[in-house]
Amino acid sequence: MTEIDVRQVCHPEAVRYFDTDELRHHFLIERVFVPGEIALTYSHIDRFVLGGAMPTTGALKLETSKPIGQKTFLAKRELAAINIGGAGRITVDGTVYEIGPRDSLYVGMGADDVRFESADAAAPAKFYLLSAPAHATYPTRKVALSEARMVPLGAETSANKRVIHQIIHPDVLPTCQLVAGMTLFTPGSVWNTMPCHTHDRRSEVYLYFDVPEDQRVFHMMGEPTETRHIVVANEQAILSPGWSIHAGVGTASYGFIWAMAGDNQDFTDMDMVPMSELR
Ligand SMILES: O=C(O)C(=O)C[C@H](O)C(=O)CO
Ligand SMILES: [Zn+2]
Repeated sequence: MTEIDVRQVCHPEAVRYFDTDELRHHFLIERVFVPGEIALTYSHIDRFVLGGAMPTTGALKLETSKPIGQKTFLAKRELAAINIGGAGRITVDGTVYEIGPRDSLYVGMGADDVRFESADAAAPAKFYLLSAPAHATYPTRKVALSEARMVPLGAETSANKRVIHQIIHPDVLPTCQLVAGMTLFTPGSVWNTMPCHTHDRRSEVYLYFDVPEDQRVFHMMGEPTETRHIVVANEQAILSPGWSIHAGVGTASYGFIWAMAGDNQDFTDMDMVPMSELR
């Protein structure tokens, strides 16, 4: 069985009193990619499971675990795997999908045997895994980054010029709950998701990647009038409940993967927070 770290939900009124360690304990996932392992976190916020599969010499099989409560991991779940490492492959019930750097694979509910491999153990694939409860089986499909719906946003003058690549999105392929993508910046731009927003209908998770070793991202969270920050290193993830803003600024360039689950898949259903309301 795969070991899964379980995170419980926190009430926003309690979070107002959290110190740095408590914020990190509840909302930061420090170990996403572990060489030769599948490392997963189960968040009770929307029952999101996220983590990494980083195969080295052999294949890694996605196993069920007690929190999943089913005989197989995907019996009642869907999965997206987004590769931020070297070339690899994912085998789903005997069908092989070659998943290059920045390619993604959506795996529909009910897939039984899912295995992850790297093409070269010296340059391993890093499959970022995202899973949410599902109610229907949609076809398993590879999505290249070039097939994503692209949304340019921001400006160099506000240091937030970026392109949102909507990879797992209703306009690209059908899924039950999952919506996910990758946001990439123009050199010199370091602010994501500012002006910021909340969306109580969906929760969100962020994975920061390509952060240089000696640099950090200051991730902003909390209620709009009670903001807090968490200092995030490369390849660490953040849980963002529906009531929380989620934005960040890097001390250097970086990329990030965002993913959502909840009551709708409408990316534009956001409650924008006017700058004047932020505290
Ligand atoms: O840079 C951004 O802005 C984002 O990528 C925002 C996320 O996609 C998001 O928060 C979607 O709700
Ligand atoms: Zn959002």
